[in-house]
Amino acid sequence: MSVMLDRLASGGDELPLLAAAFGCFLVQQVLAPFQPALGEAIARRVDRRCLHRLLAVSFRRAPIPALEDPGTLDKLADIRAAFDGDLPTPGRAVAGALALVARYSQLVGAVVLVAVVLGAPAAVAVGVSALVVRFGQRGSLGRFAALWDGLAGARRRVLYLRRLAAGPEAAKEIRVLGLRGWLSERHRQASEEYLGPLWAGRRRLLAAPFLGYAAVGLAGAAYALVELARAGAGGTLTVLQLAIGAQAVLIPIRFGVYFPESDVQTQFGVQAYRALADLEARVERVSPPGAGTDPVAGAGVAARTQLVARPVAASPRGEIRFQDVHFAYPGGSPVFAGLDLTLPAGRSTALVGLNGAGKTTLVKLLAGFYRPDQGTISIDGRDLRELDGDSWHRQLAVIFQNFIRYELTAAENIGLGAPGRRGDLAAVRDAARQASVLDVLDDLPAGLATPLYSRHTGGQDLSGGQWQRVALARALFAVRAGASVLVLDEPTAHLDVRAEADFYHRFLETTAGLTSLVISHRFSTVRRADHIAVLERGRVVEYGDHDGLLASGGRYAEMFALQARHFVDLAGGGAEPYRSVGARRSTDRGGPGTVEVDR
Ligand SMILES: Nc1ncnc2c1ncn2[C@@H]1O[C@H](COP(=O)(O)OP(=O)(O)OP(=O)(O)O)[C@@H](O)[C@H]1O
Repeated sequence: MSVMLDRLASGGDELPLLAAAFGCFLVQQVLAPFQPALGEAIARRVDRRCLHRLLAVSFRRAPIPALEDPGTLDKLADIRAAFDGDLPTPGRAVAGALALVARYSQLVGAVVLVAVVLGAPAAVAVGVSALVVRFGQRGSLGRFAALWDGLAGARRRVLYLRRLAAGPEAAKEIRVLGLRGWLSERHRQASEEYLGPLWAGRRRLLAAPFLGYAAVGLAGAAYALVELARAGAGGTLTVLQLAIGAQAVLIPIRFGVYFPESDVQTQFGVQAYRALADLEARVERVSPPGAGTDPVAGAGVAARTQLVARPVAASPRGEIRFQDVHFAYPGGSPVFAGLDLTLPAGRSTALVGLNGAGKTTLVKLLAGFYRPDQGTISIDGRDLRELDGDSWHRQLAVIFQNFIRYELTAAENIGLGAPGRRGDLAAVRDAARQASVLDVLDDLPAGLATPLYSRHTGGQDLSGGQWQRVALARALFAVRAGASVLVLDEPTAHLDVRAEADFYHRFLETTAGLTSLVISHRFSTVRRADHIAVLERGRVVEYGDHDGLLASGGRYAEMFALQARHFVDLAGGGAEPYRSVGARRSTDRGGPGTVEVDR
């Protein structure tokens, strides 16, 4: 265009030049989409890799205590926000950096042209002022991003309240309890606590310094423009030089304030990447790479790294043993203080104790999610820390107290007990039958292919008790797939009297040949176990079978009598209702009803 202007002034033939300019314009237009397309391709590759690392750190190596740490949760929330599309991802940062290459190439080109037309001092003036504005603004953005990073906890609270208010999970309780006003006020407060410092920081870190940087940019540009005007007026420049100079000076003036295609992306995308690297480092600290795929972590890392993880054959053949186990959650008071407990192979053991006695914690230790602070847990004499985590987990079939209700079909909900065999529909049906839930599932609109989630088209939710039976079926499916240790944490908590009685009758059949651990507050569930352990003050204070513990008249007998008396009182003094729930085996010497009568 500059050459054309020059030719126009001297009356030359501008047609070939016009064609050349048009050709350049066309090439520019054709090439324009390639940069974002290339950026997109690179961003996807980088994000795929980062997502893989995130899943690896969450599923395989991240120990549960590390994942429950508030700092880690803040990091996780920010990385998730990036992959949910709320924030730029690391891939976007790389694509943004690619766009920066174009911007800086343009700046270098413009500075060279200014140098050619106006000389070195003008080129230095526009180049330096453009870089001062650029780095100043980027520095401000960096400081603002650090402030944003420091508000991760506040941001997570706002997000939690927003999801609570807008999501379906808590909707019923919010309405019934009339929490809408409270929730809205709480959300407003939390938003103020988060956004107040963020907005103040934005004004302080971004707006005010901008005025200073703008003055620097203006000074550099003004100097170059004055030089251009003087040279133009003095007649030392040709029209071509004047036209090129004017355009070249404008490029650095526009450079540096804010690049929408790269600034936020590189700043926050890199931050998301740092959060991922930080999360990996946190996990690495408690579970170094030498630890293999063992998800067990916590204390005792030094000891564990010296051990070689060994695959677990079908075990235990002899016993699972907790020996002098001491344990406290990080920052918490001791849950176990010298716990000794043996779970004999092939037998059922029930664990009873008051709320908070540590029953679920014992399951977490057994699963290796947490590590005892002192003492050992051994399987057939081998320290649990020696075993390969994944292979030990395949030996475990567990229903956790707060089992997961997957938004999947009924068959998948059961089949996930052993993902490798989830397609075996006959085995899935058998497990459902054994858990007494097959009839319920067969009656669903699409039978076992029905999604167990009423918010899916064609889906249907189940009742709490039906869900519990599905969870039991999941554990039993795992048993069918080879798990040899069955752990049932409150398996009858949601069951009606009939279902509980059914569970009670089937208990021996369900646990036959398995090393099983049953946790329950319902004595009708507990009493069928071969051994019963009473947990109190961080130790096992009583151990024996139902009859023996009743006869000894200790804590177990006391708790049992309390529960039995409650039922007898409800029934107006008769023991029948409870007896019908806990119908006894012919070998049973005692039962809830008889105890009351005996006493
Ligand atoms: N993730 C955790 N972090 C810190 N403390 C915890 C955690 N989970 C449980 N606790 C504490 O550990 C103690 C034992 O909890 P646990 O859940 O094992 O009890 P429980 O015997 O299973 O109780 P319940 O009968 O109510 O299910 C409790 O005092 C509880 O507050």
